[in-house]
Formats: sequence, C-alpha cells, structure tokens
Amino acid sequence: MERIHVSVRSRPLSAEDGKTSPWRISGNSIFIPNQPSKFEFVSYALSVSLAQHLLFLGTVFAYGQTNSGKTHTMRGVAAEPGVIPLAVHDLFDIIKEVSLRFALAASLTRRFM
Ligand SMILES: Nc1ncnc2c1ncn2[C@@H]1O[C@H](COP(=O)(O)OP(=O)(O)OP(=O)(O)O)[C@@H](O)[C@H]1O
Repeated sequence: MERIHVSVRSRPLSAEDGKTSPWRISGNSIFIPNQPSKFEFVSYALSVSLAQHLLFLGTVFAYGQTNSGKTHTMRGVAAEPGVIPLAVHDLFDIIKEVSLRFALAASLTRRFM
C-alpha cells in the first residue's frame, strides 16, 4: 500500500477570482471550458465544499501558490477549525482518556493488593 497520497484542495473562488479566472474544477481535473487543455490531479481532488474535519485524518504538507488556502487548511477559523487545532484537540482528548485509564488501573491495583 502506498503510504503517501497527493491531494489537491481548491478553495471557493472569491468574487474577484470568479471574474478573472477561466479555470473550472470538476472531479479530479481542472480545465477551461471549451478548451482542449485538461489536467488530471494526482491521488485525490478535494471538493471545494469539503468540511475541515473530513480533512483531518492524515499528514498534510501544504504546498501551493500564495492565496491558495494553505493557512486556512492548517489553521482554519473559529467556526471551522483547521488541521492544527483539530489535531491538538484530539491529542488532549487522548491524553485525558489515557490518564483516566491509568487512574482506574491504579485504583483497581490498590484495591486488590
Ligand atoms: N476552503 C476555503 N473556504 C473558504 N475560504 C477559504 C478557503 N481556503 C482559503 N480561503 C480564503 O482564501 C483566502 C486565502 O487563503 P490563505 O490565507 O489560507 O492562503 P495561503 O495559501 O496561506 O496564502 P499565503 O501563501 O499568501 O500565505 C483567505 O481569505 C481564506 O480565508
């Protein structure tokens, strides 16, 4: 099984971009309508409407031109946190769960000794 997959996440076009960019994205490809050029993405193309938390299961190396959404993907915003806050949140949940298990095991050990 391949351990590294390359994905492309496109952000929604801003109103300004919408006026100037001829590019459109569909499935795994990017193209200009009525032009022969069509470029296929690598492993995955992530939908522009993809929720932040669905992106969370993996390692992200964010690469892309300026203003393409790297910071948004990694940091997110309060209403839709990105990879870093989600990872930290998960980490603290795991620490809490492991601490509770240790406390329970210690308590059971004391009771039966
Ligand atoms: N998936 C998304 N949904 C909504 N808005 C987005 C999304 N991705 C990026 N944006 C918006 O697009 C703008 C540019 O995104 P961002 O700052 O993350 O780009 P960047 O790749 O980190 O840029 P730079 O390399 O210049 O720092 C921001 O206003 C951000 O809020």
